[in-house]
Amino acid sequence: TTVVVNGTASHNIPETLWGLMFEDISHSGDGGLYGELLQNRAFQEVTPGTVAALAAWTPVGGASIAVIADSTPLSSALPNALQIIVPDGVAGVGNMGFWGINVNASWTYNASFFFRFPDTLPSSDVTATASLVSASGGTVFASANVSLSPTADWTQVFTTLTPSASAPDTLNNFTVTFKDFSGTINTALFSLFPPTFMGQENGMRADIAQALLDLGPSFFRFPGGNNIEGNTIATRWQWNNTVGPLTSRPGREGTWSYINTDGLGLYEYLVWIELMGMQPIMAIWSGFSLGGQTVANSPDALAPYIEQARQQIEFVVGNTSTPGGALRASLGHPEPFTLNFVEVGNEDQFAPSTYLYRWPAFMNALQPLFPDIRFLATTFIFNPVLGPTPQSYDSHMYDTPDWFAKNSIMYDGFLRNGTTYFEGEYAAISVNPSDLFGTPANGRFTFPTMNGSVGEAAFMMGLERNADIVFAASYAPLLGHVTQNQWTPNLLAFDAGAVIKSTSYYVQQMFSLNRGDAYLPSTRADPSGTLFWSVVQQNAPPAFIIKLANTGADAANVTFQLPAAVKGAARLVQISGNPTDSNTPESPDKVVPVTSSVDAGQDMVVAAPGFSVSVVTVPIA
Ligand SMILES: [NH3+][C@H]1C[C@H](O)[C@@H](O)[C@@H]1CO
Repeated sequence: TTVVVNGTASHNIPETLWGLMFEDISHSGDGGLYGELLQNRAFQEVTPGTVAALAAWTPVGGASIAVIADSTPLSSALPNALQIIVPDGVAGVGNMGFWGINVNASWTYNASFFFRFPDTLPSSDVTATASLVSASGGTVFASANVSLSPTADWTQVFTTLTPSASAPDTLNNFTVTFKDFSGTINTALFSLFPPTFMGQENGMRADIAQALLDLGPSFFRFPGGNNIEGNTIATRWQWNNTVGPLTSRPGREGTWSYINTDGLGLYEYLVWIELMGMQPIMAIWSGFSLGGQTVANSPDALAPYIEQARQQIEFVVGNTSTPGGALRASLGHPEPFTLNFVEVGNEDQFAPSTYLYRWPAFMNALQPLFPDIRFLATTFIFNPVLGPTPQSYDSHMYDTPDWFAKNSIMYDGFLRNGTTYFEGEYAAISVNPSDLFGTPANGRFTFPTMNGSVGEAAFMMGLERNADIVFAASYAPLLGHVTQNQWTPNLLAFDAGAVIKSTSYYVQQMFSLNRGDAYLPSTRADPSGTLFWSVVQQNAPPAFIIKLANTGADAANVTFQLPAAVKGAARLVQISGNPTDSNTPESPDKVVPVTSSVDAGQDMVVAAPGFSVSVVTVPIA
């Protein structure tokens, strides 16, 4: 195969083209990216007196524990407490973390909890011991004492823990025990944090954040996805419940079957997005919840939700003379955050008839107030026909590897009428086109596979070719706990101790780190074929960047006739494997990219193994 590469660029590559989509699904927030290591740390949204309320907590040394609605609640947002009846001897309570706790001797952990003595006050200070112990109890990796004054008023205590050794596995617990006290003590809002990414307060787990930073992402779509919608209107994501002190955050029933602490809140997201060099694509709730509850088509019904969305945007970009801007400044960020894109809802193609009035209600109220923000519609393109006409749409595609290869041409025929597109969610998820969202036994991927990743690469080349109208694209879902998940495959899998980079993660990285500045048209690939390519020009240092995907089993050589003289050596990054290969917890590095140097030639021959993606950077003379 010979590809003739045009020397005149058809369009620039938008700086936002490759980025991240995030929502709290499969514990990607609580138990994943968010740094808190304790599960059910504040007994949010649980029913006192039930076993479920005690999730992740166990008594130690014969104590008896129960979640109660304290007669003197810690706060209106956190009304529940963990009551511990402590017998003689060493006893207290333990937390298993999010199915494990990573005990690392090089880390200093920050631990804290609230306490009060509800009945008889002790006659003197009580010593509590915070520890990191093996789940078997046999090994104490770290412990520190804190002194509890005899008070009936809620008081927070803090300590640090520095393990004497790293644990051999993550089967470890955090415990708080008493050795010279017996009686009743109420506790609330526990917390155990490892060092966070770039030291952000109430921030992110460093290894996951680093893996995301290593993708070189340009944007971060959040907070959903389904998880912004809520199962009901009452349990929708509400920005104002996610900012300020943790004692003001009630948490909510997320749409992915677990309670969200909202410790990862709007301010934490925005600060972290800035630390990561990304920009937000922020969603506002648009009046529809997944259980079907929809805000009625009347100005009075819609007004409170439009106002809440307005306040959410004002919190992000308002100057400090506005309430939102003043609140943001009080939290430590007086400067407005960057906000160029706001998405109105999520997947409202499932509620098109009401989006017909919800979209204009939000747009007509908000666009005039925030003229520099581009609002994205979340329905199918021009279906329904919305007014005012959306400037941008967010399209989601989940399908087979073959579908993605064949549909690399998806945007080729779109009108160039000023409308731009965000491919906000896409992934090859199954080999079974008649049961895409089925079980692994029926073709669903548990982890991304090589043939899925190559299909995605072919599709992504179509996005580069159409990047004059496609301004952003992100694989979804981004993160998933290895065992506690509601969706697979995910770009990254993780558990309490490990992050597993998938074959699709590497493909995302190969594109994002080699995005180039301008697209060079070239001979068209056969969409029903097995070879797919793109060529971009990089300005600094000057180079042609060739991307080549081989979705077939047979190796192939492709000659690229480049439009200018080249020099020296070319850098080849190549990932290839068997079509069903995945990186898994058992074999996390089964398929990884290999970087090598090849001779540069103006007729550049790229040798593509079966099921491979290659990126060749050829320096321009
Ligand atoms: N159903 C998918 C589409 C929705 O937007 C996401 O929450 C889900 C997983 O990425």
